[in-house]
Amino acid sequence: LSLDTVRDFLTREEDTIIFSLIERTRYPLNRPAYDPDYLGAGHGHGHRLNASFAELFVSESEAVQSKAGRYQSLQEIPFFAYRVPFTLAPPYNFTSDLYPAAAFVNVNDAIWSVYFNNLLPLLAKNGDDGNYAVTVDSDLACLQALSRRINYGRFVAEVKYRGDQQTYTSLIQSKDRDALMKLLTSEAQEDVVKRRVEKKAVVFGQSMALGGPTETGVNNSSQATFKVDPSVVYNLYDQWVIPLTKQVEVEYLLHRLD
Ligand SMILES: O=C(O)C(=O)C[C@]1(C(=O)O)C=C[C@@H](O)C=C1
Repeated sequence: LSLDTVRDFLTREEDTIIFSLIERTRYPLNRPAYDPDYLGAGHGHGHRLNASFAELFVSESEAVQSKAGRYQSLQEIPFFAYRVPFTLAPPYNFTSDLYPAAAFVNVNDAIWSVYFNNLLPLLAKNGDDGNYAVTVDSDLACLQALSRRINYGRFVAEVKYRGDQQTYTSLIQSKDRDALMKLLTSEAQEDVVKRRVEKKAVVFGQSMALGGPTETGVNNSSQATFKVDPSVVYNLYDQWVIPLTKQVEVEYLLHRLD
């Protein structure tokens, strides 16, 4: 584990996030899928009363994946906590680079709220075509990609801690959040990440025409329309993805000596 390898992981995860956002834009907003009243009171056996279709779909999907061992890997953290044991396959002996007492740190509740309240309205056009299952399935793909990226801050923090153990240890002991935040921040790196994801949204989300203006058929004109607005992706990283990743890093570090 090194700063280069964890940054490579974050870079690859950008592709997954952007492709999942592009997939979600295929469907209209489909508001009833998120409205707790749509299913009627008391629906959802074993779930919280008045859950939305999206909540039920995600928690049922995660239960299946939990059974299949998805959450045996520390890179994956479910949005709902279950008692569904891993039973579908023999266990794999995962090694972990995380400090066990800090590995639990995650901001999935914040990711859930940002995704549905802030991001989805920018992504999906108003409308209702009734395709709630595929719509919410594509929400789940977005949520999982965002969660993996943001909660990977634990691995980034571990690398940074090991790289400068003395300085981090004294800041952790004095519980100095602000100083930890400052120490782990690289504004130059954040700028690279934001400009790169915006560019990926341009490249991945444009229509391809054979015989277009360039040999690859990529449409470079300023008239080009994109499946997901590149500025939305830039702002997603600027306002939520990077700040939440840093929040994970700080929380992880605060538990690094437990
Ligand atoms: O690459 C790092 O050093 C990270 O900590 C990750 C990250 C990010 O979220 O992309 C977060 C904080 C830094 O300021 C720069 C980038």
